Amino acid sequence: MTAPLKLSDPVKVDVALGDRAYDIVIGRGVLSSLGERVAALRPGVRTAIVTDRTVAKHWLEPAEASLAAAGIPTSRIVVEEGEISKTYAGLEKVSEALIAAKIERNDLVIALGGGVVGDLAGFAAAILRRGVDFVQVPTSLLAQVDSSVGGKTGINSPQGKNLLGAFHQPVLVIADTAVLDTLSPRQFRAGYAEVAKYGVLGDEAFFTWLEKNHSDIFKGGSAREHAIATSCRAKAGVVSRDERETGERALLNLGHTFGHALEAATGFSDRLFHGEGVSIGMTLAAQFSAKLGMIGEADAARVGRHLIEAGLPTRLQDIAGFAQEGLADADALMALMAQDKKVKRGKLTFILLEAVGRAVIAKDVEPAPVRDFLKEKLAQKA
Ligand SMILES: NC(=O)c1ccc[n+]([C@@H]2O[C@H](COP(=O)([O-])OP(=O)(O)OC[C@H]3O[C@@H](n4cnc5c(N)ncnc54)[C@H](O)[C@@H]3O)[C@@H](O)[C@H]2O)c1
Ligand SMILES: O=C(O)C(=O)C[C@@H](O)[C@H](O)[C@H](O)COP(=O)(O)O
Ligand SMILES: [Zn+2]
Repeated sequence: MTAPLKLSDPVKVDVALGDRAYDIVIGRGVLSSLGERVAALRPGVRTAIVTDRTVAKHWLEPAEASLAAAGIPTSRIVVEEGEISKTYAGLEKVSEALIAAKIERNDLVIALGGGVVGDLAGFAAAILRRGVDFVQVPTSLLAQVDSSVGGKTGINSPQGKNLLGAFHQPVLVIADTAVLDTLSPRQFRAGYAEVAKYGVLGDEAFFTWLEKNHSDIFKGGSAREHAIATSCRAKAGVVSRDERETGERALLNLGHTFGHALEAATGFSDRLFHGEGVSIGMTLAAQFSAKLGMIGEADAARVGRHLIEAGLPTRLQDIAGFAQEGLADADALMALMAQDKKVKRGKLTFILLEAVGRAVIAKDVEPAPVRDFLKEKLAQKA
């Protein structure tokens, strides 16, 4: 872990992928440099910005102004906010609009928004005319620390999260930390779960720093930039070593086997945002690791304690509407987890913990102890 940045230093993190390498540019105000950076990267290019209604209200005009100042023609495609757009219908809308805008093979798609817009626009770019380049301009904390980096793009199926997609790396990521000032507190907290994930899975020193400094990240300032840059460096390192998740990259899925099943069980609705699912999933993964004797109870509890301190849900009972609408039973959750992309020959793979800061990939996990564990958790009092 490196020392916190000064407030005004934009920082560049390199995603070292050979001829598909790209920069992540992080800093307050860097959105205004979008046009000049795109012009330098792709002289003469035309662009289409894909965004959602809420982000458009706050940040579309500044993005368009920056492109216009650099002489770059652009058009806009605005989708509904939330997972409702990360669907077949959302993909059709964006793809048809890109075709109507005559975005050519050498043009650029710009994803301006959170993880939903990034995953959706990135996937549309991956399949449009068999592949058009795209730029990520992440506007949520989650997107700045995670979804804009690494090239996983896609949409959900009603049967599971991100079940259709492609690996398609962006050519540039512009993460303006000032745009997070308009993000709702609940969405900011949800994104924080993915920040904490990097500490839990591979960097105990970062986790300790988060325990002491997390409230400053929520306030803004240099701690926020430091947390985003540290997270991006961690992800860039993993992605550059294992772009297509044949090994190590699966560690980034910590908390997601449970989390994605919970998102599907709540219909990809506002009852549970992705980051909230990851927070509960990460806590469950720590507790399940303790149950298997892989990590001490105290270390497992440390993970959940920090997420609670950050205001995140950590229990199934914390999911909105749990008491009124309930949740799927253990068998239904097991069926949803069977759609996880880490499943091999029908066997579950989990990311489990040996210590805070040391996650491991556990293959061939027997279903019975997982089902029993879920039954136990579902039966807990609210
Ligand atoms: N591709 C990957 O590697 C990866 C990684 C993590 C998550 N994801 C995916 O990302 C999605 C979650 O991303 P998310 O949490 O950003 O959700 P999101 O894109 O739905 O954004 C969250 C909400 O915040 C609003 N918003 C975004 N930026 C804003 C801003 N600056 N000001 C005001 N409002 C703003 C959006 O309109 C939306 O309502 C999930 O679908 C998840 O599966 C993908
Ligand atoms: O980049 C990755 O790899 C991740 O696993 C990051 C996750 O935070 C992210 O939610 C990702 O979309 C999940 O991937 P999936 O392959 O399980 O859909
Ligand atoms: Zn995630």
